[in-house]
Amino acid sequence: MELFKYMEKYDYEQLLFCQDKESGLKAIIAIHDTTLGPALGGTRMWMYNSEEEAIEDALRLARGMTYKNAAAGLNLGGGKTVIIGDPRKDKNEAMFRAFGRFIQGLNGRYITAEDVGTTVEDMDIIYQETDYVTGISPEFGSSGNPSPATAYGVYRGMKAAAKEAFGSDSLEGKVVAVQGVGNVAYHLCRHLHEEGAQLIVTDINKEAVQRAVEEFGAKAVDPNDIYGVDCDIFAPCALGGIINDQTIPQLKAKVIAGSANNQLKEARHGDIIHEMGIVYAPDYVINAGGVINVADELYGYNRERAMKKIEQIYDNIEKVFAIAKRDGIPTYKAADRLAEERIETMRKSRSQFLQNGHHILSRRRGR
Ligand SMILES: NC(=O)C1=CN([C@@H]2O[C@H](COP(=O)(O)OP(=O)(O)OC[C@H]3O[C@@H](n4cnc5c(N)ncnc54)[C@H](O)[C@@H]3O)[C@@H](O)[C@H]2O)C=CC1
Ligand SMILES: CC(C)CC(=O)C(=O)O
Repeated sequence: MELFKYMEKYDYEQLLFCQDKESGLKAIIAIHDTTLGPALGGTRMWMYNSEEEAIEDALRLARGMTYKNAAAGLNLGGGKTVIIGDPRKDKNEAMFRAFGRFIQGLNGRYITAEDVGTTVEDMDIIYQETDYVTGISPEFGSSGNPSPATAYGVYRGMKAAAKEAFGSDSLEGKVVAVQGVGNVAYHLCRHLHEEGAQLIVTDINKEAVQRAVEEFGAKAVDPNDIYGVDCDIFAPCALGGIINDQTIPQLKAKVIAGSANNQLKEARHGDIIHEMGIVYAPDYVINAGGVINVADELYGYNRERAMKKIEQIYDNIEKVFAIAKRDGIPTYKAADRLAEERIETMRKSRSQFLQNGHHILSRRRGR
């Protein structure tokens, strides 16, 4: 990969490589765009097959955070970290302390949180070295694990998508096929079950499936069969890239609404499902509940305020559908337009110099 060419193409600001021999830390921090504020995005720990794959993932996810934060109405830019390693075997305290010091060195340009492979406990260790971390334990007056908040946002966004597709936002009696019943989807299934939806679930983790079957009366299917089941709504909550040439012909759902990041394998897959009349709730708009929740910590965490903002994911999804209709474009493009328009407006309104200007981190400084 020609790094500078790629960074120029998508207008990335910064890419950092952090190495600590003692602890084995190998981290890549990507900062995409800080027009709206400091870059906030989680830290993913994953066993990448190559350094190139890790760099690509960090860059792609960081750009996704710029769009997610902008569309959610947050005063935050987009960034993400990937740590190369096996989260089950390679973690140690010194690693996250070292990582925390690297973040501190960025002096607020990047703020981290959980992502796949990292936990609240990891964030608590990072917090020993820097204030620029969120999703830390409620004992520190913070918001803790973001997954239940993400799930609530997906639930709200799914209702808005159901209204668009079926004329009513009630999910009672609707059949929802859920791919992956991990941290987010477990809570999503609970909301859906409470509203009277029927669940079909799959996961490569048999215990996770069993829990959904026992607690929510879900029907279990094999991982490869989830795309083709008879259902009203498909909720991808495991992996990226699952809307692709192989899976699209199998889909029977009228709505796609789930938590996974980067659901479309390529942009053209968003065009194909649009032409098929499937209502797609764009991933980074519907799954913003977690980041909205952790971002509230920057103001001094208030759960009620955060949940109110997460509820508005319903309205954000409706806004996306309205732009799609206004401009005659698929919803994934409409979401980009929503985010880009906000960033552009803010970029243009920043022409005045303000000494000691006020911004989202002003309150955090004194802690
Ligand atoms: N946790 C959060 O707050 C947020 C999560 N997301 C995204 O939502 C998705 C789920 O996140 P979490 O629930 O936190 O992760 P998780 O790791 O707890 O859950 C994912 C589940 O998917 C299962 N899975 C993996 N491969 C599978 C396959 N081929 N078929 C079926 N199941 C499979 C895993 O066994 C696991 O149970 C991820 O894509 C993540 O990036 C996005 C925004 C926030
Ligand atoms: C708090 C995190 C879940 C933020 C993030 O990295 C994401 O939304 O993907």
